[in-house]
Amino acid sequence: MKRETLAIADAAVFHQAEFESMPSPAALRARLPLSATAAATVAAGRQTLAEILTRRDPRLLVAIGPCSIHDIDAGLDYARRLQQLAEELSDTLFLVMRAYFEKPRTTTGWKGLINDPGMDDSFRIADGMAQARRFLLRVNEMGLPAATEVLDPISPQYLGDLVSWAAIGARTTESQVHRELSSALPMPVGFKNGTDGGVEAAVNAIVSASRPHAFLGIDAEGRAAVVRSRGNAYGHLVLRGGGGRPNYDTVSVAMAEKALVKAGLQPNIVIDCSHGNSYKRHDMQPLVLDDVVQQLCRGNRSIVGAMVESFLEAGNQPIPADLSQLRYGCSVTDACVDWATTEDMLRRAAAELREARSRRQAA
Ligand SMILES: O=C[C@H](O)[C@H](O)COP(=O)(O)O
Ligand SMILES: C=C(OP(=O)(O)O)C(=O)O
Repeated sequence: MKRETLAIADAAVFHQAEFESMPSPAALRARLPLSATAAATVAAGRQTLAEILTRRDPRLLVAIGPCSIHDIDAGLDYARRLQQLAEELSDTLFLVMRAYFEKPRTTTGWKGLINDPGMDDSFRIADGMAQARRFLLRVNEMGLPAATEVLDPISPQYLGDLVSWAAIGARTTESQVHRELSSALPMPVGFKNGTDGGVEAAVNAIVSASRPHAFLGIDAEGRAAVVRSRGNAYGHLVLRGGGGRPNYDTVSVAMAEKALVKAGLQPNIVIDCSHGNSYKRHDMQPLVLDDVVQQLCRGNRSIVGAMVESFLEAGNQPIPADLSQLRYGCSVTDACVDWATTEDMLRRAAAELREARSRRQAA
């Protein structure tokens, strides 16, 4: 492969990069305004999550949905089903839909709906951002709160008002930029353990994000700005496995709990049933959730939530050159459990938690 020589004497700030203007966050928010119904869902979602994290709400948070949103219609089809299931199980589970538009890649690959909504390397980012905002509005208007990964430090200005729960991913938990950003975010933020399975970076991230920071960002008009944050009081740990082994077992959870307490933090843990905890095998996710529920029924107090990668169809598919060949409702990133399995695993979890609660009340 012929490599282009970097013109090191070039006085330009970026090497032969092209720039394309984005509409400002304020302009996009004016075009797709936060409706009163969506605002109420977001406010109630964040409030419930704060109550779960402070044990005033005994329910289990479940952040569940596709690994990534690539097809708006299929995503909304999923959201409608999930909203009904959320209502049905609302006595024990608090369901928040994964609406992930930004994918961190190990090396390369499709980076999500915002980056490349056409899935054809046309990188129409302004369009992707608008599609993501429209999708979040629709989901929240159904009364279903949304969860997303915050990857790009600029995106929250465009979408943050529609998100109830945010994740900082395994690949960015150690990044100062993401810690600073989280310190300014208005929703609870889950920090994933690193891809090597270590929890230390995530624990440090929660501490860092809980403090005020001054950092560079953009304002609502899209101008570069110094952001002065107050700190996020609702940071918590997401155990997702890694380094070739899961970490949802009782010993790993107890060790993580100790690490949080030692750092002066609330022992709040969400178990990601996918990724390293399922060896990236979607069919293992129900087993992980069953195990988590058993730990809760036996009296665990540090697990406050679970995450599941789920879509309409099981598994995943490569992105074909001819997009008409895409299978409807099937992930184009990590493999997901299908809808029937989703209903089954969540109903089973809710039933077990209900039973354990009755046993406790009777004792
Ligand atoms: O959740 C999604 C993936 O695990 C993450 O984006 C990394 O994907 P990759 O290893 O296929 O790049
Ligand atoms: C990318 C994700 O997870 P992780 O950061 O744990 O790999 C994800 O949840 O989509």
